[in-house]
Amino acid sequence: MEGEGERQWSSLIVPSVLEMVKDKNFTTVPPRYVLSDQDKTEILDDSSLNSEIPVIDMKRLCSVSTMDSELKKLDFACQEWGFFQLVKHGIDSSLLEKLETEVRDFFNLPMEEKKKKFWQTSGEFEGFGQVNIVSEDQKLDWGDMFILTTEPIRSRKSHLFSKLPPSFREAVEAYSSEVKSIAKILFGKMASILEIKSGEMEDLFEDVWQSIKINYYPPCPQPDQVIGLTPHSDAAGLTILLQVNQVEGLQIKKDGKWVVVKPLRNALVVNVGEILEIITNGRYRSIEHRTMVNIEKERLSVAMFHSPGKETVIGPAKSLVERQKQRLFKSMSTQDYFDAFFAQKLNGKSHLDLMRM
Ligand SMILES: O=C(O)CCC(=O)C(=O)O
Ligand SMILES: [Fe+2]
Repeated sequence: MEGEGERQWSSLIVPSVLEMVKDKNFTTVPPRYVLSDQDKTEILDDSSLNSEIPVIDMKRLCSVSTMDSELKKLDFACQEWGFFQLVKHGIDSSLLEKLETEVRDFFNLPMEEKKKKFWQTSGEFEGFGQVNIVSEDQKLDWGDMFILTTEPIRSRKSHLFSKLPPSFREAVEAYSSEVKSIAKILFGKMASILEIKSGEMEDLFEDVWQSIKINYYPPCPQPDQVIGLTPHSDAAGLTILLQVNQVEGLQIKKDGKWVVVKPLRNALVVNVGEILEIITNGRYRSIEHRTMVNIEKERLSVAMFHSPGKETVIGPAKSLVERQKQRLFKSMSTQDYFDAFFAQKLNGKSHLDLMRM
């Protein structure tokens, strides 16, 4: 039976920002979205570093088996940046265009229909809404999101999946399947660089849990008062993100400074999540990131998270620990890790501390 025995991660139900800004007279951001003065002082970004965010060519990465420069670049990116842009990944630009149209149309469905078919209900994690909202006085982010588990197929919520507009569903299924293959290749390359036994990495991600999170950040009349997405690091193994409509907004923290990840046409932004940091015993790092919003443009992004199956036990790869002679993280199931992650509000990288020895 669907969802049997599965714990749910509930979040408090919040209003739709997209709905709020549809009101033509909307000019002032409600207090619940206004950042504290302390958070506002953190707003400054540094543009000098953005051209240095590594760009990896997937075609080159796949055409070599030895420690070629592209593999070295991948290793450097995962160690020093925790982020890179992936080009020549093989996903057809027509699919990316279709995804953009479908996502926009889906978010612009009449509110009544969204509420009836897809809005989170109390105690539910998937659907339209927010995550990590744990108290009524918590500040809210300037955006709406839609979350769906795509893999394993047995874990799909059929009450959501079956109601998706067919063309949206088609685009999501085609895109998620392509992205899953890319993630698999990247996990394999990382294992080979770090000399983690390939079977070990494969076993961890054999029952891969993939979910999609679509972020829609409407324009904001007072963009310097709010944040699109609170600083956090992803709990997942690997996140593959598409900056759907090429609007700037994603920033990552590098050496204490916020650096913009400039959208590159058709590139995928890949980042190491906390679970991969754990598996690689700290060699690869999950990096804090956030999103800013815009006064005139909406911004859309599609994040796809890839983690071990919920029952899989995560911990540093044995072959790495043996060589490094030091184990930095404990082991626990993916499910337990996410239970703890979603029980708190987003707060930088603090959550990973749970797993430290
Ligand atoms: O919207 C973005 O560019 C980033 C989204 C993100 O970090 C997330 O959904 O975890
Ligand atoms: Fe993220």
